Amino acid sequence: MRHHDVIVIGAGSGNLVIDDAFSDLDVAIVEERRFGGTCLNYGCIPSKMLVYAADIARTVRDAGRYNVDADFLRLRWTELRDRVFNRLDAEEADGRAGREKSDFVTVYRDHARFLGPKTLQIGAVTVEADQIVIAAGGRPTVPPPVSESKLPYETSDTIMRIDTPPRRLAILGGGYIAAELAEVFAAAGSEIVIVEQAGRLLGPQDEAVAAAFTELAGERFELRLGRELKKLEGEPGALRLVLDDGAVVEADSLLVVAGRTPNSDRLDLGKAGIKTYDDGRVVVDEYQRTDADGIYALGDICSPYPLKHVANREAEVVAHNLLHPGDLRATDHDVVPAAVFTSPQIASVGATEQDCRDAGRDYVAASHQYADVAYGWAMEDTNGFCKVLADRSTGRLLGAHIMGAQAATLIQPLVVAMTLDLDARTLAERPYWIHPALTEVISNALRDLNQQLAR
Ligand SMILES: Cc1cc2nc3c(=O)[nH]c(=O)nc-3n(C[C@H](O)[C@H](O)[C@H](O)COP(=O)(O)OP(=O)(O)OC[C@H]3O[C@@H](n4cnc5c(N)ncnc54)[C@H](O)[C@@H]3O)c2cc1C
Ligand SMILES: NC(=O)c1ccc[n+]([C@@H]2O[C@H](COP(=O)([O-])OP(=O)(O)OC[C@H]3O[C@@H](n4cnc5c(N)ncnc54)[C@H](O)[C@@H]3O)[C@@H](O)[C@H]2O)c1
Repeated sequence: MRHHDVIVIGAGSGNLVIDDAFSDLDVAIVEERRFGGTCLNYGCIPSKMLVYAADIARTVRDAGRYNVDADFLRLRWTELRDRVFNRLDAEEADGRAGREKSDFVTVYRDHARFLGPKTLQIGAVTVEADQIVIAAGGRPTVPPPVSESKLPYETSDTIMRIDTPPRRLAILGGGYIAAELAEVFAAAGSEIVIVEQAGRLLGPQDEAVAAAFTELAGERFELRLGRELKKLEGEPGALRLVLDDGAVVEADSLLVVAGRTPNSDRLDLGKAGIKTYDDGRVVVDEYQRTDADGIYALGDICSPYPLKHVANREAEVVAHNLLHPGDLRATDHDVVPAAVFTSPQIASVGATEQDCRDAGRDYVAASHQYADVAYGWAMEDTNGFCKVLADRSTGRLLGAHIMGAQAATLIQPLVVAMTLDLDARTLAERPYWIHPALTEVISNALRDLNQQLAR
């Protein structure tokens, strides 16, 4: 039986574990689909490249607002898609070739599953390793009314590569992926209808953000909120979504974005004594160790935060721990930001106002509008805002939430402050904030917050 020192299952963030520090070891990486995993091939990167083009289309459409004459003709979908995926497919091929050429890494291009604590079946071969990293990610969740219908549907794995945007696209689920891809396909000319079981889109966001975003989305998309899909019927190209109130939504295509399922159920983890939570995530401790000796996990298969920057951080921690078993490093999940690349963008870090209220915290909250800072005037912004939350007695920042242009970038000073434990007053008063940059919306929100803290 072939023996390796380390085997990594999954070449998404798992691929980042291996670098030259492992060159004295015999390392293997197993990937059944594409190198780069979800982010490069079906996730963050293609969706952002497509959203960027959708934003340009929107800017042209809205140009009149800035006294600029411009006619929006159309978004050339096929060319856009090919530009995006020609680049990403080349990145994937380069990444894989780089590993295949390596003299200390063996690449297996097949499905891995456990046969025992340190033994894997990879396609037709059986291998063993001293240390194993499970970085097998997740896949789109497909609710039973869709899977049982036997009718065709799209997921985030497939829709970004389609040949023609549908005339009318039904989207099941109103979370991150729905919000971003609705933007893309609306710009490509599709009519969008979103079916979401909760009462608003992006439900886990701060309540003010979710409410404002839902209202804006409702002006552009048809929303069926608080509704579940009971049955999917019709025929390919003419689907009928029967909802729990009896209403029928007709669409030529259905995009299922109702969350993701960890791939733990496809690994025979029980044979290695590795436990999972009820939601399928692998149980790990703060060092990313599973219950089984020498077996680590990272990324979407185990993380409470299914985000690429978190998976990458966990990969760094695992790489260190594989090489330094006597000096383990813990993963810090204390201050994890996230952004939704919609129009307007959304970004958040820390507690929401509903979290603070539900936890019975003594907190203060302040919001500042883009429309009330000079750069917001330049942008003629009418709906952007930044909301900050702090502990009333210490002034410690508890959370920050931004909806508006460049939110994903604007949030970063707040992330840094929270990570380094700077209080709201220090952050507002010590650094200079460039005038009249959009960051003034942050400094002003902090000043509003400090006025409340002073009361
Ligand atoms: C549409 C979309 C947009 C997203 N946008 C963002 C974003 O903007 N920002 C952000 O932070 N996050 C985003 N995410 C989330 C992000 O993509 C994931 O958090 C991240 O890619 C997880 O990395 P991972 O390595 O854990 O898993 P993955 O990247 O999924 O890698 C797992 C790999 O393991 C392989 N594999 C699985 N099982 C086996 C097996 N048994 N044998 C062999 N190989 C196996 C898979 O083929 C896969 O390549 C997005 C996700 C989606 C779907
Ligand atoms: N910009 C980013 O960082 C980014 C972008 C896309 C995805 N992601 C990651 O990928 C993960 C998965 O994204 P997602 O959009 O699939 O999940 P999500 O958890 O964000 O949203 C899923 C939505 O589907 C709804 N839903 C579930 N089952 C349903 C049903 N049967 N009928 C109607 N609605 C239903 C849920 O209420 C929820 O609102 C996210 O949690 C996020 O971590 C991140």
